[in-house]
Amino acid sequence: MRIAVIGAGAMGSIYGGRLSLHNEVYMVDTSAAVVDHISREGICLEEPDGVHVYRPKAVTSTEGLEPVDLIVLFVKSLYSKAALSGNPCLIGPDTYVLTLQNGCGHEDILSEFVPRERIIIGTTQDNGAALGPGHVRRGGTGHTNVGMLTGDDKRFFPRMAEAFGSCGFELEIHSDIRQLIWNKLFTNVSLSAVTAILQVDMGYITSNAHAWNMTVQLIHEAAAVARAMGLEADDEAIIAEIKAVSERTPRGCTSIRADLRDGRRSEVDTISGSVVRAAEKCGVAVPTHQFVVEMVHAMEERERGEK
Ligand SMILES: NC(=O)C1=CN([C@@H]2O[C@H](COP(=O)(O)OP(=O)(O)OC[C@H]3O[C@@H](n4cnc5c(N)ncnc54)[C@H](OP(=O)(O)O)[C@@H]3O)[C@@H](O)[C@H]2O)C=CC1
Ligand SMILES: CC(C)(CO)C(=O)C(=O)O
Repeated sequence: MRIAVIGAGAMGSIYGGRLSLHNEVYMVDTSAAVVDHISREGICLEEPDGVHVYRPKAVTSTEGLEPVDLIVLFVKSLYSKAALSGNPCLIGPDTYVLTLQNGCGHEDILSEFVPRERIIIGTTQDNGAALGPGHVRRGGTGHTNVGMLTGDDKRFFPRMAEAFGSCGFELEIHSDIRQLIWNKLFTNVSLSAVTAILQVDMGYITSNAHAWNMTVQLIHEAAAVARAMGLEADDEAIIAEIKAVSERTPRGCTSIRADLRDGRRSEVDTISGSVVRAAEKCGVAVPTHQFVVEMVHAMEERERGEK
């Protein structure tokens, strides 16, 4: 498959690097330093089974390239629109766009660029942290869960499952995308939010009683919203799953924590903000999530020296 991964950061490097084993992959990033490094030295992934170097192509500009079969969008959601509008050559009449970005509502932006039947929404259980240009620590591995907004009439998923499977990514295909997205959202609006505010590794969440109490409170509120939306949400099962995520990857650095640490704007509006917006529609109280959104924005602005 011809694949373009837009965003050669932590997750883009994991997927783009490994997918280049058996596919033609272009890494696309606005940072010339990152692209030059990948072109010269490849992508170095510190994976659970050792350190590996992968050699996809890397470009800052896609002008003159032929359309690809699949675009994997791995920029932060704040930059999705810029990333797609900056690379029109990649999109042809048969191009699919996949988002595995955290949070909800990405299809609103994607549908400005491709029809709904070529949008693939999903979540990943993988996680990573960028250690330097083209150098990433792959914290944990897991399934890549995907679904379409419409039916897969053109049978793209079997091709994609082969392209991903041959490179070690187990693809799970889901029919209920809303449930799929919320299943991952529970982790990001609780564990990720608390690691961001406290600036701690994922393991701290279960090792400190106060951090854990905050995480559990966030889970209860988000689960109540999900049920009000007609989704399945069993508080105790979600709590057990998030406890396991924290314990499985104690040194893991969440992406929202890394954003705040490095003085970048975070994805809090598409993560915790989407719980707040859904809660308003359903009439459920989510004071702790409202607090998280305000707190994270206050931290972003403090780090960026903004008033
Ligand atoms: N990290 C993780 O463990 C996980 C992250 N995710 C999701 O994956 C997505 C990516 O996260 P992550 O890999 O951590 O992010 P990173 O910040 O590590 O990587 C994003 C990359 O995109 C680049 N970029 C920004 N704007 C553009 C643009 N217009 N065109 C091309 N490249 C651009 C950034 O460059 P620059 O830095 O110069 O802005 C950066 O290199 C997020 O939506 C996140 O929620 C999902 C699961 C786990
Ligand atoms: C919680 C985690 C690490 C799980 O993959 C994640 O999605 C993130 O921090 O962005």
